[in-house]
Amino acid sequence: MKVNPLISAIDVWKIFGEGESRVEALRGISLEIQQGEMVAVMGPSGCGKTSLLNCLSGIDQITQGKVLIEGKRLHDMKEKNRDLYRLKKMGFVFQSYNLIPVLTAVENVELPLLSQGVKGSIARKQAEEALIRVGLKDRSQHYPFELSGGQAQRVALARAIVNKPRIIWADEPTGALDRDTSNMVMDLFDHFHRVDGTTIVIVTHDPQIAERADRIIYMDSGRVIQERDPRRKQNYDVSAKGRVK
Ligand SMILES: Nc1ncnc2c1ncn2[C@@H]1O[C@H](COP(=O)(O)OP(=O)(O)OP(=O)(O)O)[C@@H](O)[C@H]1O
Repeated sequence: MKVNPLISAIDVWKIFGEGESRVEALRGISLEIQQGEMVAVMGPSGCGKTSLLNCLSGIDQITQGKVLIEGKRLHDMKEKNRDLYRLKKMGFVFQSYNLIPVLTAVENVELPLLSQGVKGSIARKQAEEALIRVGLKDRSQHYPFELSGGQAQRVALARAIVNKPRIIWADEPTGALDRDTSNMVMDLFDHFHRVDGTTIVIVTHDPQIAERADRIIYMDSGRVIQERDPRRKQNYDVSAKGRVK
């Protein structure tokens, strides 16, 4: 029996601006990501990696095409329902951590739960458990400015997993970290992928980070141009229409 992909993009276009300022950031992307896969997205600066992540995750509207997550058309949902769906099913990690400076680590981590209406005491307990999972129990009362870059990114990871998401979207999560700290953060992604079965999509410039994924998607000029399984050292063909075989 064919298993439906967790994430499907069908001829997705994202166009910013009009006239002289028109930019075709995504030009007919079609791809599928299966439940439990870890996928890296690579490509030159400006090729559309962040746009792809934002369009697949529903952060941004798309100009044309279809995105299905668990078979649901994400961009057809009412904005409030889409926000709630994201809060419940997705976690996000960004290069600049995006922690709220006036909140402690544990307060940052519990925020996605409080935003979806989880009771305060339960949210706090789950946030503390998430901080234990990233090895930061002793930093729960610290503010972001009191954390190293690696610690701040681990708090962001705790925030991304606190809702037990099906998908984690990560945009250059190691972009601001040194090699050792990057590897430590990637070990955590690996752990959530293997132990929890979480689907992970990582945008990265770093070939060493991408090599840790199950599949690398290469983009150029708003299109997917190639795919590779880093363990098999094998390339996949991409048809003229951009659909990955
Ligand atoms: N809000 C926006 N308004 C107008 N153009 C945009 C906007 N966001 C992105 N773009 C343009 O869309 C194209 C793709 O940008 P995107 O950020 O997706 O690329 P990227 O591959 O993630 O780049 P980088 O690796 O430098 O972060 C670029 O030409 C960019 O200038």
